[in-house]
Amino acid sequence: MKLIVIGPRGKMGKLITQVAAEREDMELVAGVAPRGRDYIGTDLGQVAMVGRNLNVPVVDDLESVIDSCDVIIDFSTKEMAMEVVDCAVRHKKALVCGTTGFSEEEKKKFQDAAAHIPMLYAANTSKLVNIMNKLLEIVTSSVGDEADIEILEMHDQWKKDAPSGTSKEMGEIMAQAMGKKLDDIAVYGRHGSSPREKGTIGYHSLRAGNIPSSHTVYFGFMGERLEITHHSYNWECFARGACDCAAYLAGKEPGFYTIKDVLNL
Ligand SMILES: NC(=O)C1=CN([C@@H]2O[C@H](COP(=O)(O)OP(=O)(O)OC[C@H]3O[C@@H](n4cnc5c(N)ncnc54)[C@H](O)[C@@H]3O)[C@@H](O)[C@H]2O)C=CC1
Ligand SMILES: O=C(O)C1=N[C@H](C(=O)O)C[C@H](O)C1
Repeated sequence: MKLIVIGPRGKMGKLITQVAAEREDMELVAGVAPRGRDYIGTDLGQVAMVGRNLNVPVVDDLESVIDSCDVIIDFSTKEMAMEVVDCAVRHKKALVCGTTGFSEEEKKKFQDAAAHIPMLYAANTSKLVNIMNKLLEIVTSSVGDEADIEILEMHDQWKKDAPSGTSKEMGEIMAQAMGKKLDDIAVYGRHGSSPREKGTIGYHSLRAGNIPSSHTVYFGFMGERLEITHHSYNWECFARGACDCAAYLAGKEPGFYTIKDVLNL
């Protein structure tokens, strides 16, 4: 499977390149970085600190290399992700996008792309986070209307979007389990002096140091509470999951796929 990685110098792009480079079922054919970077034209293995040359370049123009790949993995920015999905559709290439922070309108672009290409969007590619999502569905189905549900997510100081893509997905899963729409019940931060409104899902985002990713959902009762938490110690679990998603897409028909398909959940 021939792979292009977008943003191979980024936190995720670098790890994805390193993981792909050690997989026997994957061949890296290029990395794509922003125009003007001093490492454009140099070896992808050096740029992504793989520890050896991969004998393929980092370029600044996806269009010039896209025909050499089967699948693109994109963990970059929401602006670049929009360019990547357009290019993937033009060239009929499979795409895994793990970038977060999109508006509903932007997300629809991925659904539309799925009519033309195998398209997998995953706000979180960790196996355990996706198992946590199943637990959230079970708990919310039975006590969602009784519990005060609050989500606390923690990430590094550099993260561009808040709340995290994962916490938005968790909220959507829980709202759906209660037969509601997240937009109608989400409360972002909690300010002022009014009491908590029953039936809402509270969102809290903390940014500090180099925390990779933590998500806790609290189900508050009177006299007791349930907490379901996932912590990642680094970003490797996401990179391994991203490569599993790409491997899953190889040879698939056009359509919209999720990590639940990959993990059989
Ligand atoms: N789905 C998941 O499991 C995960 C998703 N993410 C998401 O992935 C995204 C990236 O996160 P990080 O790697 O931490 O960010 P980062 O800032 O370290 O890396 C972003 C990369 O995108 C590149 N980029 C930006 N514009 C570009 C352009 N026009 N052309 C080519 N490359 C371009 C940058 O040069 C950089 O290398 C974020 O949206 C984050 O939330 C992060 C971790 C896990
Ligand atoms: O930016 C990150 O680091 C992460 N982003 C994703 C998100 O927004 O949920 C996934 C994970 O939490 C790491």
